[in-house]
Amino acid sequence: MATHTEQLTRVAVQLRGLTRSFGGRTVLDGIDLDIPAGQFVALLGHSGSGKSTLLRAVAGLDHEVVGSGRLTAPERVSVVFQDSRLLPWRRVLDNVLLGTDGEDRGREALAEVGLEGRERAWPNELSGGEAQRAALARSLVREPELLLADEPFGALDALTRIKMHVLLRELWKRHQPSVLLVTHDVDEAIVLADRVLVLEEGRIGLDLTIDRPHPRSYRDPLLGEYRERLLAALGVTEDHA
Ligand SMILES: Nc1ncnc2c1ncn2[C@@H]1O[C@H](COP(=O)(O)OP(=O)(O)OP(=O)(O)O)[C@@H](O)[C@H]1O
Repeated sequence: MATHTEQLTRVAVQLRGLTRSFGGRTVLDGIDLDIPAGQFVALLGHSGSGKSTLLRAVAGLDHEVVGSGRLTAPERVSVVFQDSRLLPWRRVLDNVLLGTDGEDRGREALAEVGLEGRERAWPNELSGGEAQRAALARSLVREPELLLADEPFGALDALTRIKMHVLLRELWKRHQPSVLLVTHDVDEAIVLADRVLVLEEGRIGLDLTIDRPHPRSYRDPLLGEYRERLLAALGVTEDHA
């Protein structure tokens, strides 16, 4: 198995001059971006700046959108959204296994996200946090080379969100996919990601490497400098934040 350092020298996602427009309005305006294999990247930006548009492009979910540019992404990609998108008429394990076989692997993935024993539960019997855990298990079972996550914790309460941060980082460490995490939350970005991008007027306005060891704490004063730079790039002062 390749070491993490070796892996980072391989490029998993490459965008060159990526543009996307809606009704004549350009949302992504010639984005160039390389994401090395195994890197954990967070994408910040104002509401409407095009974060989901970029994620959908990388996921290959935007065939109807007008655009140009070159995009390379791995074959095995999993996407997690703000809502779990579990099928209500299938039990949790069947949701996790959807489109794959290998029941043992499904059970293992559920155990990894702390849902051991809930295999036969129906989705409506799960809490919001549990449903997102199941969604993570469903994404893992495919052993993705790239995990795309669009505000996966946006609908969860603060405590559950912190637990999910720890879980996601553990899962990343074990499986080492490249991650592109779209979030509104500057603290979530700096606690989880090794690199944070800010999308601004259709381009990557800031590309910041977060050089702090994990696990990270929100209260780490050395993260404060990164927070300030990101808030400044987003046009927010600490007082507003
Ligand atoms: N299918 C679509 N049809 C028309 N316009 C769209 C479509 N999808 C996105 N847009 C527009 O593109 C812009 C960027 O949207 P996008 O959802 O990518 O932003 P975002 O940064 O993810 O926003 P948010 O943080 O609010 O989720 C918005 O102005 C949005 O209205």
